[in-house]
Amino acid sequence: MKLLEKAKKVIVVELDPRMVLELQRRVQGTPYANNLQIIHGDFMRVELPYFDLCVANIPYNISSPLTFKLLAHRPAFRAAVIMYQHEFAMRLVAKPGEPLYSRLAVNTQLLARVSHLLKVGKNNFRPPPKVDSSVVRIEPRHPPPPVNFLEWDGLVRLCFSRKNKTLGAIFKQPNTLQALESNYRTYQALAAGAAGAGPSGATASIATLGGAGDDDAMDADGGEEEDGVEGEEDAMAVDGAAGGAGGKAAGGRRRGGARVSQEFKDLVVKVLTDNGLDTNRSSKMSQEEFLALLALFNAAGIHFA
Ligand SMILES: C[S@+](CC[C@H](N)C(=O)[O-])C[C@H]1O[C@@H](n2cnc3c(N)ncnc32)[C@H](O)[C@@H]1O
Repeated sequence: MKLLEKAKKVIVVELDPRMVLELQRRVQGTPYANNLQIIHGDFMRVELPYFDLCVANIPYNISSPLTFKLLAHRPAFRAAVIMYQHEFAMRLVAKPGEPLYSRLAVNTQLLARVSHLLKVGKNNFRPPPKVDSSVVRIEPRHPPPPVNFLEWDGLVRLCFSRKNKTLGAIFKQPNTLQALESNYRTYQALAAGAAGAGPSGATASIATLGGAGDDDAMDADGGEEEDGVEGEEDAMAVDGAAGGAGGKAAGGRRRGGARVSQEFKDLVVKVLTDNGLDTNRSSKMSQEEFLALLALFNAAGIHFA
């Protein structure tokens, strides 16, 4: 009601028909009835209308895809104030070098400024849930960074598959080199066929970044985080295939014993060492450093999607 008093128009997305009815009952006959639009459906499936502010106490089991759906929405909203499970919130706002810094943090902070506003202990609710909550403010960056999100996500997934290893070590792994060389050859072949063309699907949606990955799985009801570090086989798409579906091949299972050329190994090492990046660790790299790393690799013809 407070929101309805202040805002010209409030749009609600709600899945539960009982909640929809209750909401309708509460505004019926009030001056606010005309200010409220209720979209009855699954947030992840509905088409969102224009909005400039978002305020939400969300179902925690869709925290990551919901956040990236919001961040992919155009035109971009001004700000969102969202309550998350406390642990998830702390991972969203973690900075390079902090223990909770992860793919989730770097992807979110690529697209938005995020700040932790307040912790809401479980005892503020009746009955108390199992988990504490936190309210986070999200402000999308204007303009959004000029980056191919498929490429970006391929690189970041790979780097965070072993976030405490050096880049030198990550990029020495045979499976990684095989997948990268395959992409490299595909790009070369395509470039030979049509100057400047990359594989199709090179422009990815931001929503790609919300896909389940090595570090953004959370228990719906707030149990322990799954700390599963996924194998590097899910790290990138190969052969120019768009999206994560192609990623399995990077593990080499389908590829068997394909060899990596010395020339390609040398090229990868050169990109890292010439730029003093081989000793960097993902756990301490900012999103600016990941952007620079991606630009250096791409300039050398090395692609992650
Ligand atoms: C205000 S409650 C908060 C729940 C709490 N944060 C948790 O995760 O247990 C979340 C509301 O979102 C609704 N909801 C759940 N899943 C939804 C979805 N996919 N799309 C839209 N609304 C949904 C629920 O019916 C409920 O009214």
